[in-house]
Amino acid sequence: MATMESLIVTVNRIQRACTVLGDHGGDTNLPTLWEALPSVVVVGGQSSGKSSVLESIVGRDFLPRGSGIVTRRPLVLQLHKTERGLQEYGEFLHLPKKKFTDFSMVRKEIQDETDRMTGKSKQISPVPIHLSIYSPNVVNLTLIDLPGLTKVAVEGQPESIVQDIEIMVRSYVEKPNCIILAITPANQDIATSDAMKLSREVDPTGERTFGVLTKLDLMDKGTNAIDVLEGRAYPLQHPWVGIVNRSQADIKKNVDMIASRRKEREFFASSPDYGHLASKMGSEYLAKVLSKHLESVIRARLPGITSLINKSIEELEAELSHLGRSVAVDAGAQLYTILELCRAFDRIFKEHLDGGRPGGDRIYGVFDHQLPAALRKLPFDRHLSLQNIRKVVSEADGYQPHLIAPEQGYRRLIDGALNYFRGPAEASVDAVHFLLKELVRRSIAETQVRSL
Ligand SMILES: Nc1nc2c(ncn2[C@@H]2O[C@H](COP(=O)(O)OP(=O)(O)OP(=O)(O)O)[C@@H](O)[C@H]2O)c(=O)[nH]1
Repeated sequence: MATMESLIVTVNRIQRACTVLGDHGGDTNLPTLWEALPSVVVVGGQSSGKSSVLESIVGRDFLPRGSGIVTRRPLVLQLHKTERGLQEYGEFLHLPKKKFTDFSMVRKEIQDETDRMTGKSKQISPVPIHLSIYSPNVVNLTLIDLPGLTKVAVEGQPESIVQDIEIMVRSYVEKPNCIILAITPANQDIATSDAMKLSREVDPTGERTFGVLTKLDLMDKGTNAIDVLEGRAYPLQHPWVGIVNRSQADIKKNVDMIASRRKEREFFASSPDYGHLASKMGSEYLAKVLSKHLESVIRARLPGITSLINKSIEELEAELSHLGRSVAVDAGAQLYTILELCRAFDRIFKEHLDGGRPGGDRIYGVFDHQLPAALRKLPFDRHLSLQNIRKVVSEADGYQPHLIAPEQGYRRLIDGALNYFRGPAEASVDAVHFLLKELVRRSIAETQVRSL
C-alpha cells in the first residue's frame, strides 16, 4: 500500500507524463487522464496576492513579477520534500537534468519558456510549464498557478485576453477533481472578489474551495475580517485561512522569506483580533492543510484513476494491435515490408476477382443481367422499322442513285444504333469501376488484417 507521501509523488509523475504526451485536458480524441487527477488550482484577481501566496508556501522568490498579465501559461508547481540539510533546487520538465539552485534563474526560465510558446505577443497559452521544487522546507504538494482574472487588457495585449483568461481558468476550476484555492484580498469587498464569484459558480456548496484572505495587514484601522475567517460571513466547507504576505515595500527592501514568515507568525500571534486563531492562520499552515487535503482526495479517487489508466491501456493496446507490428526502421527492411504488403494485396484482389472470395461475381452480373436488360429497353423496334429504314435510306443518298447498296443509309442506321448503345455501355463501365474500387478497399482492409 502506498504511503500518503508517495501518493502525491505518484500523481506528480503521472501529471508530468500527461504533459509529455500532450494531455493537458480540453478537447482531445484520447481519454484525458489529466482531467481525472486531483490538483490544487490557484485562482484570484490581478494583484490579489497569488504569487505572494505561492512564494510563501515554497519559501522562495521565484515567480516573474511585473505589471500587466505576467502569468500567461499555467504553471504546474510540484513541491517535493527532501531530507533536512539537502540543497534546494528547481527542475523544469522541459529542461530535464538541469538543476536550478539560483531561484532568480528559475524566474527567468519561467519568463523565457512562456515567451517561447506565446512569442512576445503577450498572448496566453493553455500548455502548462512544469516546475518541480525539491526542498526540505516544503510539504509535498502540487499547485497550479493560472493567469490572474482581469477586467482590462493592458497595452500590447489583445482585447480578447480578458475572456481567454476566464475561459482558461474556468476550464480548470469546473473539473470536479479541482481543489480551488480562491485568493481574495481582505482590503477589498469580498462580495466583488473575482475568485469567490467564480468558485461559487462552479462549486456552490463550497466543498472543494479553500478561501484565502490576503492583505489582512492592509485593512482599515478599526475593521477586521473575523466574520469571514470564523466562517460566518462567507461560509465554505473548509475553514478560511488568513495570510500576511510581504508588502511591496518589503520586496523592495529584499526582506527574505524566512523573515517574512516570522513576521506573519508574529502578526497573528500578537493580533488582538486574530490571536485566538493564530495556529490556523498563515502560509505555512495553509501549505500543510492543502497537502493533507490533496492526499485524502487522491486516496479517495485512486480507484477511479486506476480504472481509467487500465481502460486507457486496454484501448491503446487494442489500437496498437489493429495498427499491426512495428514498421522496420532500415530502408531495406521497409522495402521488404512494402513488397510483402503489395504481394499480399495482389493475391487477395485476384481471389476477389477470380473466385475464392466474394465480389467478382457481381462484375459478371453487370454483363449478364444489367447490360442485356438495358439493351432490351432500347427502341430498336422503332429505329429498325421498315418505315424508318425507308426514310433514312431515301434521305441519305440524296439525288445520287445507289449502285449496289444504299451505303450512306446503312451507315446512318448503324451510327444511330451505336448511339443508343452508348448509355447502357457507359453505365456498365461505371458499375464495374465502382465494384472494382469496392474490391480494392476490401482487399486493402483484408491485407492489413491478414498480413501484419
Ligand atoms: N501588505 C501586504 N501586501 C501584499 C500582501 N499580499 C500581496 N501584497 C502585495 O500586493 C502586490 C500584488 O501581489 P502579488 O502577489 O504580485 O499578486 P498577484 O495576484 O500574483 O498579482 P498578478 O500576478 O499581477 O495577478 C505586491 O506588491 C505584494 O507585495 C499582503 O498580505 N500584505
